[in-house]
Amino acid sequence: MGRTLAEKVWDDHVVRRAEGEPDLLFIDLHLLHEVTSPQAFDGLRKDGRPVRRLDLTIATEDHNTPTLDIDKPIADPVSRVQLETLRKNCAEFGVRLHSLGDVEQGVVHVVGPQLGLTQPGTTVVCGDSHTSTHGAFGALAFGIGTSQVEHVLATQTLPLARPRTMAITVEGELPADVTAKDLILAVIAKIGTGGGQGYILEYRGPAIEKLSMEARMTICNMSIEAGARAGMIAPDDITFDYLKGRDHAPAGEEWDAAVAYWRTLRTDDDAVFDAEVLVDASALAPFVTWGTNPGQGAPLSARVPDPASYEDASERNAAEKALEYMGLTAGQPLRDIKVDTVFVGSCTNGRIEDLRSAASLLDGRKVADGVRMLIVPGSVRVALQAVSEGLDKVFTAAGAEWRHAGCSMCLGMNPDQLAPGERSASTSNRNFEGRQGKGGRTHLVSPQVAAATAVLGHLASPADLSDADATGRTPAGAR
Ligand SMILES: CC(C)[C@H](C(=O)O)[C@@H](O)C(=O)O
Ligand code: SF4
Repeated sequence: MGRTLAEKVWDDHVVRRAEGEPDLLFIDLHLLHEVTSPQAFDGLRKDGRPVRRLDLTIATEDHNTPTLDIDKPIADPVSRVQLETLRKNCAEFGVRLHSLGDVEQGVVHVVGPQLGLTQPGTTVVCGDSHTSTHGAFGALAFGIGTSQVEHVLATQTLPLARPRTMAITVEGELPADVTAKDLILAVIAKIGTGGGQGYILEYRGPAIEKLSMEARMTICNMSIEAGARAGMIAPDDITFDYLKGRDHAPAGEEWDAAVAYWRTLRTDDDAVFDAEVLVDASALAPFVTWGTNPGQGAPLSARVPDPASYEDASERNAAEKALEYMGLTAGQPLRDIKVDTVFVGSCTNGRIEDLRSAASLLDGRKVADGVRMLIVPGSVRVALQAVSEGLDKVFTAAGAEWRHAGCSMCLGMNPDQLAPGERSASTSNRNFEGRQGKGGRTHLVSPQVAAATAVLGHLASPADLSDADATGRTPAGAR
């Protein structure tokens, strides 16, 4: 019987298999950051073990790093200790680290791919749930816990139970203004935040094949928000073009051999998935979340749902609780929701294409009065590229703040936070209670919706912006 992409990569990494036990997998790339590595290094130190494969281990600073005044000492004591600990551990064990101020620093899931470290058919792990991002290259990429981080540091292997496989086949073509972010938000709304539990998702079909690598990363990144173990997309010429010439990509004859292998990494025609979901791309529209989990979303043209309309009692309760926390009323048009803050960034949407699309909408326009807009590149390389294209000028001319690379407002572990009761449109991946700061309210959106929302002051799509231009209406309070 044929095998799926996930099964092929899995089989190629089994070091030991025994009846009734998890498979022991070889790990090709181990990414580290400051939050989930300290106890793992402590464990090594206690047992007197070295890092087994320094050549396959790389660390970056992202969660606790500030995005302003990066040359000044870090004010928050918790963040400072966290970063100092990573620096000390990497120096002691000899791990390559890209610290704040380094040209390769950035969000771990942006850094790996841009260095060409993330490659098709590899196993990638990191003590971070959004490691699923790397699956966009046809890698088997898992988020792991701190004790597993220690296991990988010590052995370069990991015992794992083989997940089931789910195909998410996306037929048709995405309409204009509908992005990978809208697609994945719609998929999560459809299958639910537990819908992918126990599965590796494989996104496939004509709409996926057309997507750029950056869009594919946006999709795989959010697999975890559907509860999945990982998300994958079969590598193709778009993948190979993205990788060619990158720092750690194979070169010369090795490149040719690698591509020949990578081309075999496709689900066989006769392979059977444990579950299958079909999505029609052409029926999708810009999508936003109204609730406090990434599955509580709807097309922007819809209204805030009435909790009473849910048959399932737990969904009804969750919706009631979400509306209360979010300060929303059932039946209110989503477009009428006004925001205080707009955040463009994160490992979901902080890459150059995301910045370009936000900039193209902000060019010649102004961020609405009373709205704060933060543009945070996912990495220093993304920032440099944006500057070389003049995007930073477009952002600041529009009244947005151009910040230094990092996780920033994606989560409240650094100074970029929402105040209690503040509401954001955010290109990140989680809208949990307090995610962007205690009492903060988050609406997950695409970079395009983020830009249109910043200009109009309420949740809006690029089409709303053109309508506003055509009718000469300036948004209430716009400068
Ligand atoms: C801090 C880290 C462990 C966490 C994760 O695992 O994803 C963070 O990156 C997040 O996005 O919530
Ligand atoms: S950008 Fe957000 S989701 Fe990504 S690693 Fe940082 S905190 Fe996690």
